[in-house]
Amino acid sequence: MVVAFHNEPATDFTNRENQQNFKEALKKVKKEFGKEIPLVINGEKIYTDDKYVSVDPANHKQVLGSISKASKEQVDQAMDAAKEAYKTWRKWTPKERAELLIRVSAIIRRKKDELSALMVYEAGKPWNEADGDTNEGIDFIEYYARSMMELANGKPVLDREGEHNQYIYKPIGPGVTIPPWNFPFAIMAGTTVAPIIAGNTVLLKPAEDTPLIAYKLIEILEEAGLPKGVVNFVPGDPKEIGDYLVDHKDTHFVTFTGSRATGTRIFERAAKVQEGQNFLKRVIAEMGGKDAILVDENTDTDLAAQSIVDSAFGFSGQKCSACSRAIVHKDVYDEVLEKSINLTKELTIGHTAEGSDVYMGPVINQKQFDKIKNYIEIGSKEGKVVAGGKTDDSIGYFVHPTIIKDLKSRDQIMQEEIFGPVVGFTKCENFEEMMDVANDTDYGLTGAVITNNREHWRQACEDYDVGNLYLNRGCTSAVVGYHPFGGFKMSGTDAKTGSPDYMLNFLEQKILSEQF
Ligand SMILES: NC(=O)c1ccc[n+]([C@@H]2O[C@H](COP(=O)([O-])OP(=O)(O)OC[C@H]3O[C@@H](n4cnc5c(N)ncnc54)[C@H](O)[C@@H]3O)[C@@H](O)[C@H]2O)c1
Ligand SMILES: N[C@@H](CCC=O)C(=O)O
Repeated sequence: MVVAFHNEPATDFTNRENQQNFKEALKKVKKEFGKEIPLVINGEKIYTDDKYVSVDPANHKQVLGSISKASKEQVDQAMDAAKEAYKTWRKWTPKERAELLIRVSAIIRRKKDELSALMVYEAGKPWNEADGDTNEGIDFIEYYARSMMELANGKPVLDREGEHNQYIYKPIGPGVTIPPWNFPFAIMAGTTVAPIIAGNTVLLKPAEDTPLIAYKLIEILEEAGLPKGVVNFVPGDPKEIGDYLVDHKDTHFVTFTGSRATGTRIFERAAKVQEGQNFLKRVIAEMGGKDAILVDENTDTDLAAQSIVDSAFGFSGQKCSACSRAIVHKDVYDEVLEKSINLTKELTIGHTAEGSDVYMGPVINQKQFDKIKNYIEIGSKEGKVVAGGKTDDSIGYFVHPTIIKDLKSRDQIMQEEIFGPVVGFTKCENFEEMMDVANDTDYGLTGAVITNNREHWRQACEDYDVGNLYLNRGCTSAVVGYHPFGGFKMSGTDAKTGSPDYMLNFLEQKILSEQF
C-alpha cells in the first residue's frame, strides 16, 4: 500500500545528534574525494581517457573527482540502449514503475545526510540548503509516482449506445534530461525520474559543475533494480555533445533547466525535424528569472527586509527564484533599505563544511565569480553599493552579499539575471509604478508583494506576469505539491514542476473507441 503524499521534513540542525550525524557524513564524503566517475550505458560502466575534474568551489584547488566524458559515438550507444530498454520498460504498468521509484526515494532517504554532505562540497551549499535539495528530490519522486498511479487508467470520456471509449496515457519514447548545477540533486532527480515513471527512457547529461551528486542517483537507481538502459549517464562537455543530444533523430523530448541562452538554443534546435525523424520533439525549457519583491507603504518593514534578504542571499542568490530587485514605495524606502543593510551585515560567509551556522558559501565557479564581480562594478556606476561589494577568489569563489541602491528600472543591474548575491533597490511613487517596474523585464518567474492593502494584492494577482506570486513572504522556496513551480515569458515553458499536471509533459493521450 502506498501512503498519502507528504513532504520530506527538513533536518533540524539545532539538534546535537543531527549535527553529529551530518559531521560524520561530511567526513565520509571527504574520504571519497578523487573518485573516478564513469559513463553508464545500458548498465555498463565505461571509463574514458578523456576526463575532466569536479572541484570544491570553496577551495578550488581541491579536486573532488574525475569524470569520464562521453563522445558523440557514446551518445549514439546510449541512445541505442535507451531505445532498446523502452521496448520493455513502457510495458511495465504505471503502478509497477511507480513502486520501483518509491523504493528509490526510500534509499535516498536512508542516504540523505551523505547526499546533502556531497552537495556541501560540490555545490558550496549551506547545510540547510543542501538538506532542502535532497528533501525536494525525494518529494519530486514521491509526488510523481503518485501522479502516475492516478493517471494509470486514463480519464473518463463519454460512452454512447453501442460504443465504448477510453482516454488513456502512453509514454513518448527515449529523451534527454539536461539539468543545472544549482539544484544538483532535486532538479536533476525530478527531471530524470518524471519521464521514466511515465514509461520513457532517458539519457542524463549532468551539469558540468555537479556530476558527482548526479552519479549518486545513478548508483541508487541501480541499487533499486531499475532495468539497464532505462537511464543512461552521459556526462560531458556541452560544447561537444550538447547540440548532438538535442538534435539526435531519436530524441523524443528534452527536459532542460538552465539559462535563457541555452534554453532558447535548445528550443530552436529541437524544432528542426532531422532526417529519419518522424515525430515532433517536445521541449521543456525552464530558464532564468529577474524576480522582485514589491514593498508597499503602510506595511511591516521588518517582514519586508527579512523577505528581501532571505530571498536575495539564500544559497548566495544562485536560485532562479532569487530576489534580485527590491521595488519599494518612497514612504518606506529608506527604512526598508536600512533594515536590509543591517540584516545583511550579520550574514556569515565561509566554507559551508565548517558548520550549520555558515549562512553563505562560495559561488559555483570562476566564470560566475567573474560575471558577478563585473555586475557589481556596473552597479556601482548605475547606483550606489551600500552593503557588501567585496569579492575574493584566492581560495574559493567568495562574493559578499551586496545591496545596490537608487537604481532605475532600465539599469543593467535591474534587467539582466546576475545569479549571485546581488540585489538592487529602486524607489517608486505609487503602487501603479511599482507594478510597471515589476513587469519591466523579459522574465516572468517569481515575485512577492509585501502589503496590507488587499486591493493592491488583487491588482498584483491580475497584472504581475509571473508563474509564482507570493503575498507577505519571500519569493523563493516553493514546496512540491503546494507551490507548483515554473514561469512565463523568457523564464520558460511553465511546465510547473511538482504540479498535478507535470506528468502530462511526458505522456501522449490516446483514444480507444470500440464499436459493439
Ligand atoms: N526555471 C527554473 O526552474 C530554473 C531552475 C534552476 C535554474 N534555472 C536557471 O538555470 C541557470 C543556471 O544554470 P546553469 O548555469 O547550469 O545554466 P546553463 O544553461 O549554463 O546550463 C544548464 C545545462 O545545460 C547544459 N548545456 C549547456 N550548453 C548546452 C547546449 N548547447 N546544449 C545542450 N545542453 C547544454 C549544461 O551542461 C547544463 O547541464 C540560471 O539562469 C537559472 O535561473 C532555472
Ligand atoms: N524551486 C526553487 C527555485 C529553483 C531554481 O533555482 C524555489 O522556489 O526557490
